[in-house]
Amino acid sequence: MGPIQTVEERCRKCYSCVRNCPVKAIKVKENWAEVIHERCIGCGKCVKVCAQQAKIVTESTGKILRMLDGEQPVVAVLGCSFPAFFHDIRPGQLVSGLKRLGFEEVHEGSFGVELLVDTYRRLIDTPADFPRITTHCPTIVDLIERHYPHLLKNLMPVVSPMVAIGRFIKERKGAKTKVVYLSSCIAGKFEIEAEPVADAVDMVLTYQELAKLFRAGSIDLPRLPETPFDGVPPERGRLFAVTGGPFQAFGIEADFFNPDFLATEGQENVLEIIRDLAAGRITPRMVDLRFCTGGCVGGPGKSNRLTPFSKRNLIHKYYQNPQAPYATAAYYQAPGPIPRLDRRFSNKYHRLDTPSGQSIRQILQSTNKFVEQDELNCGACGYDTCREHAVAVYQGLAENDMCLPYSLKRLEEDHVKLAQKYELAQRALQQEYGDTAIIGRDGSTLEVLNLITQVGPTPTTVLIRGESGTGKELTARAIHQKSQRSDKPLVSVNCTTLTDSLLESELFGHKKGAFTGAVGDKKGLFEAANGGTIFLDEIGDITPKLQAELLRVLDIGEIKPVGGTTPIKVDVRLIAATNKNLEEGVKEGWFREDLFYRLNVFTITMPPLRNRMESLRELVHVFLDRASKRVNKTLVGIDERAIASMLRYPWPGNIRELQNIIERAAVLTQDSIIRLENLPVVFSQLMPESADGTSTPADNGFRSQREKHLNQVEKNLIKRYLEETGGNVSLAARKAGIPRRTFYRMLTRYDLQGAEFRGKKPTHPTP
Ligand SMILES: Nc1ncnc2c1ncn2[C@@H]1O[C@H](COP(=O)(O)OP(=O)(O)OP(=O)(O)O)[C@@H](O)[C@H]1O
Repeated sequence: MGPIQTVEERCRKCYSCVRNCPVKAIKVKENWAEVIHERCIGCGKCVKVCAQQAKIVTESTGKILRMLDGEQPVVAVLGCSFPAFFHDIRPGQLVSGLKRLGFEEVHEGSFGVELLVDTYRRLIDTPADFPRITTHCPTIVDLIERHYPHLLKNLMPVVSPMVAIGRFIKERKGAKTKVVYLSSCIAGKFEIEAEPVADAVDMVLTYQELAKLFRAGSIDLPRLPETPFDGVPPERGRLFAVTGGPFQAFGIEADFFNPDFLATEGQENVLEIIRDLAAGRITPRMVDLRFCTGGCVGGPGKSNRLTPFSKRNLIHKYYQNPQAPYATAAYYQAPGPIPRLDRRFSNKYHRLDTPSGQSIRQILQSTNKFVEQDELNCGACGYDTCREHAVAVYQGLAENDMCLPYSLKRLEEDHVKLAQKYELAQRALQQEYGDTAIIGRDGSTLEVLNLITQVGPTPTTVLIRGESGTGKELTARAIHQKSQRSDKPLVSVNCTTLTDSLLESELFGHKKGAFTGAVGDKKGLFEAANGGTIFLDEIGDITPKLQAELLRVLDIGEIKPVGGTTPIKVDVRLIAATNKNLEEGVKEGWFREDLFYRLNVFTITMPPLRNRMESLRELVHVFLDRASKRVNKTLVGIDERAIASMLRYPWPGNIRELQNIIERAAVLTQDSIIRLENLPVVFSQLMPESADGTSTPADNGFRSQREKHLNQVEKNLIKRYLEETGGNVSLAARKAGIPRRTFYRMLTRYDLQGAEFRGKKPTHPTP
């Protein structure tokens, strides 16, 4: 685990970390962008730029408190940049604060610089045929070890001042002493883990973490008295934190005209110099590099509003007038051995596969980039060019979706697809349930309509009873539409179509692992209907266990998912329907009495069709119209004999059966009229012999009147089609949706000829 972590749930995939990471050490996953530790150089850019604070530095505050509580003495070393970060208090007050936290001694890290002076001087004076790169900035060391390994030999084989002072303290005070380095530098946390220097410093804390410790311990630094430092007072080492500081400290005379010594800082300058060095374009003797803008004072570990220039100023001031009291312990004053200061570096380069031109092309094409002009190089993905992004996709660091123009295009396409699907679903729904009007003017239908109007707007539970096909579901829909919940969902469940256990999980949902196959949490239909209405059809068929659960919902408005322990509040109106005799169920024990009474608050009983025959004609005509649309035929009427037979039929399947029979007849009829022959045979059998032609004179008179009337309607219609098509019989038949041969038969029957209509204007358009 590296020092920079991602708080996954905070990451919003804005790619700002990808964009700002100088070494592209960020991998974008499906839901968040994470740091690839093998590539990370600890510069902290991602931490700084993440507006969501999804990138954080691994906290060591808990660990330090445990260390301070331990047996071993713990020594604090303040990094050379501290005067730029704790400028509003005196150094001695900072020492007091640290001692209050429990540190036994406090040192200035700049003394570590001075420990290195001789080694540096020796190396500088030793001729080398390659430029030397200073190694005190851990980010620079990581950059070269992990990304420019061919420059490894250029790294000066010397430890950093932090390691030098760490070893010095341990040597003088005792090997068991714990050394904690306090700094603005996140990469220091990386450095102390590196095997060649792992013995020197036990922990690195950022100034930000330190500030947190002071806050947690209610240590108010400005109110504290001053306490002297315990280490050795440094001199020019105090300039080390700013650009050029190391040259001052090591006595190197670098000036503008001397190309032998170069010093620079900041990501861009550093990367440019490294590339120049790698390409051999410049050959100085020594290069001092610091990754952060302004040098160590630009480190990311503590935010404050000062610019690198004002921080530099604070370092200068402190150097000129330190005002830092010192009470150096005797064991640091005595001459003693200088700690080991040499260091080796290793190749940590993590090679990523390089894609072929063909692979890059394929990836570009998969994000709609077929020609060069398609490569917008907009940078929204975090990579400067589309090709760099394609390479990252190949290497598994990035995803196609990161491309903004591509994602927008996909969204647009998805939007169109969804809109089409929505429209289709709407149409299907309309066909299935579109006609919610309750047809009928007979006394019992009017009574049902009246009850719907009364109960609709109330929250009352409704029980709808009646035979199958009498319109129980239609009534439930009408109640929902009349309620204040009409803009919320109406969820219909047929309780007989699912097994008991499935029905339970369907209604109340389930928790992951509740049963085999429950691979994740699933919401139930009660939750889906929250705020709206649930219609439980065939409620008489549910098991006693479900009856008990249902009672609980009705009583306390809570459901419990299968396998769950926490109840969930729901606000759902219940409408139930049954064609069973629930009273009998109560008596026989298969239906709970308490549930029966909870359901039976307001009951609507649907009359069977045989008891509302006055409405049959109306129903027939409405269903004829609907069937016309569904089967795409123009149907103008129904033969009176067919109606007469229907009036004699008992309709066991009720209105649903009537609807189906009309639709079937609409399919079967050869012309625009439904006749007795188009109905199932049982209807012909219901007609008395005389009805087929030899009926009573009264009947006969009525029937022939009606037949005449219908024939006249049919003839007029045919004439209109012919007028519209200028006498073109084939076209007229097509417009009428009638087979040509049938149309011709009709012409003969009505003694009409296409030629009569040539050149005639239509009087009325056909319906
Ligand atoms: N009064 C009516 N007016 C118009 N259509 C009706 C009427 N009654 C029923 N229907 C239609 O008849 C069909 C059956 O109605 P519905 O499904 O509501 O009956 P049901 O009593 O719930 O049947 P089941 O008990 O079998 O579930 C539906 O297509 C419905 O639109």
